[in-house]
Amino acid sequence: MASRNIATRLITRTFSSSPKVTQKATRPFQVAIDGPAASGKSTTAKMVAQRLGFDYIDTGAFYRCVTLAALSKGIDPSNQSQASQISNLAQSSHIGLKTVFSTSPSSLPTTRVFLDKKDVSSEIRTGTVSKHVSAVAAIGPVREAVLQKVRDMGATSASQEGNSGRAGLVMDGRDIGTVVLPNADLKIFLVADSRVRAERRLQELAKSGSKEEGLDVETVQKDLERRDELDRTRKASPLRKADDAVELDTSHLTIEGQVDAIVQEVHRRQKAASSSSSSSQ
Ligand SMILES: Nc1ncnc2c1ncn2[C@@H]1O[C@H](COP(=O)(O)OP(=O)(O)O)[C@@H](O)[C@H]1O
Ligand SMILES: Nc1ccn([C@@H]2O[C@H](COP(=O)(O)OP(=O)(O)O)[C@@H](O)[C@H]2O)c(=O)n1
Repeated sequence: MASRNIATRLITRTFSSSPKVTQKATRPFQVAIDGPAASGKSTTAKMVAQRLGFDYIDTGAFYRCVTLAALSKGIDPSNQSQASQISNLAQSSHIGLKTVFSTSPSSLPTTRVFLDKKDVSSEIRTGTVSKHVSAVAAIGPVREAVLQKVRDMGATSASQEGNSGRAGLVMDGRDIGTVVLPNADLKIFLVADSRVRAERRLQELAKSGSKEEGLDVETVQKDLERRDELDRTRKASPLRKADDAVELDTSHLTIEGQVDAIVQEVHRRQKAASSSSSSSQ
């Protein structure tokens, strides 16, 4: 098992806004994966990262941590007058991710999530957090605070002093291709039929031993659709497919199939970039 520990650190390295070709030559390959809830983003992103030896950042975990922090303090995220308290929490919370990759390419890597050094990996996946997370993620200053943390983590992972200078980075969320990594080398927009997504999420919850009452496929489907609607219609960086993203419908694909498709596309683009840079020398 290879372990890559990424913690949020204040590193001021930013990706420059100079032309794309220059950026590609000087920074690790970036893959942005966006899409609606339970479309397969994190599973696919982790496996792509494992296959390619890239780092992985789950940005949804940040919004889930802020939501958990607010709920633990008795703050009601649906009450708009509490938005500034939640924004303060987003700024002051320390969020860390630790992804453990397997040496077997078919095994699923695991990501542990830490909020103020406490392992909250299971707590952030409960129905209560899922119910409130989109309201929290719609608060502009919360997004600014999370964006800063995510960029710091991305810069740490890409820097020499950070995570061993990995060959690349895979990030998943809702605004990766549009806001977080607008110059990503490959942008994927994963979609799947909402019934299929609900069945998969329900199965996942059952496997994880979730004891939540009254969970059936209709309830889960409604919750996913409600969250997607909130994510698509909010003012601050709504969920949308970036103009240059490739859409991939996972409804009838296997996990291996969608991972293979993305890995092949990364290889194709890396090859194209290296032949264009050698022909320009
Ligand atoms: N092609 C697929 N076939 C079957 N199950 C899948 C497929 N893609 C993803 N899943 C499963 O669907 C569930 C939701 O996927 P996940 O990666 O958590 O989605 P997201 O990160 O978009 O919310 C997980 O249990 C995952 O293993
Ligand atoms: N980059 C991101 C990632 C997540 N989010 C928010 O965080 C919520 C939880 O994200 P997630 O990726 O953990 O959710 P699932 O798709 O796993 O259900 C989403 O419904 C969005 O409201 C966001 O706004 N921007």
